[in-house]
Amino acid sequence: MDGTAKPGATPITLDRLRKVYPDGTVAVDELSLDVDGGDVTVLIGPSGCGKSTVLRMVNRLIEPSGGRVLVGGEDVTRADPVRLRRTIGYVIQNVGLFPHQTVRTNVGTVPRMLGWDRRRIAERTDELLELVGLPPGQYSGRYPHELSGGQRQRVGFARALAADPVVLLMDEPFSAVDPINRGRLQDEFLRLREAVRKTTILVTHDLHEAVKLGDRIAVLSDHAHLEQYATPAELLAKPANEFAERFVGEDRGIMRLSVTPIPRARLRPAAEAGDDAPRVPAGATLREAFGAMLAAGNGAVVVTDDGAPIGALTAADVQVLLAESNPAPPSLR
Ligand SMILES: Nc1ncnc2c1ncn2[C@@H]1O[C@H](COP(=O)(O)OP(=O)(O)OP(=O)(O)O)[C@@H](O)[C@H]1O
Repeated sequence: MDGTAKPGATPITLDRLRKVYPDGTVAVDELSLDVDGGDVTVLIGPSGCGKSTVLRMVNRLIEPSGGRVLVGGEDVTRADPVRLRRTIGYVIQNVGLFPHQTVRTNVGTVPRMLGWDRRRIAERTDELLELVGLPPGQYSGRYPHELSGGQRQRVGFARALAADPVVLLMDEPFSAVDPINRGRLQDEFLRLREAVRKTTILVTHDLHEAVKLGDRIAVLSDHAHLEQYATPAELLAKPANEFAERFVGEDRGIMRLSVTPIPRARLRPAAEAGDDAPRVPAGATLREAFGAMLAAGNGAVVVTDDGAPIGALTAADVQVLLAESNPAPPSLR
């Protein structure tokens, strides 16, 4: 979440990107956006504002009417579209797995097109199924209809990663899954990101998902007009304008808890928390601290570093910390 480019990772630049459909609909009107190598940028905005159109211009499933898309500095409109799509992983809602092919065959689709030998494909497929939490011994011979929705989504993710693409595009990847499994898949996505750091553009209409998964969030209004491009913490603390403010909505205060780390400098002496207080590690967020208080029915937590207490935080402290960095407009006070 530091917004700096990761060595070796591929940046994406959208430069005055534009799409006018043949019927005259201006879906995207000159969108410019930089995604640092290795980062996840989330596109969020109301239905029909052009999110999917933007995403599909990056891998040229849709041809731009104007502007440029640079992937690693290379203009994709000059690249061979078939080769391009092999270097860009694409994950969509409901996955689009081939129903009459096994999990193994589905995951190996792009490596087969690239002419990898059978053994390399088999090894790669096993490795990826393991990575997405579907042990190949149990799952690789199954057909899509023999899997749950969440499992199918994981297969789709494994398939997108199979040929080690330079970037990943994800269009509402978790929205067809029930809320509990969606949370699990999001957690897994975060875990996978540590293992395979790909520059990613993810489309969602779910602000919680954007805040949880994004290094940066692009808030779009109609015609993919960029209202704000900021880290989740910045967006929640300082919506740039009325549109962004309305979009992040009233529970932004609660969401901000999850992006605000416990400030060490503001801890009270550990003894103030009392003997029964739950413990949270120093790297935790205010939300985790507050959650621990609620779960334990205690008004304070002891904050630890390597297991040793370094201070305490009370529920009132959490409230003060949020209010300090969140000058709410008069209407919301
Ligand atoms: N093939 C097409 N021809 C004409 N207009 C289109 C076409 N595809 C999409 N549009 C229009 O372009 C605009 C942007 O559509 P797009 O699917 O990119 O929006 P979106 O933000 O992804 O929407 P949602 O969140 O509902 O999926 C909409 O007004 C849509 O009706």
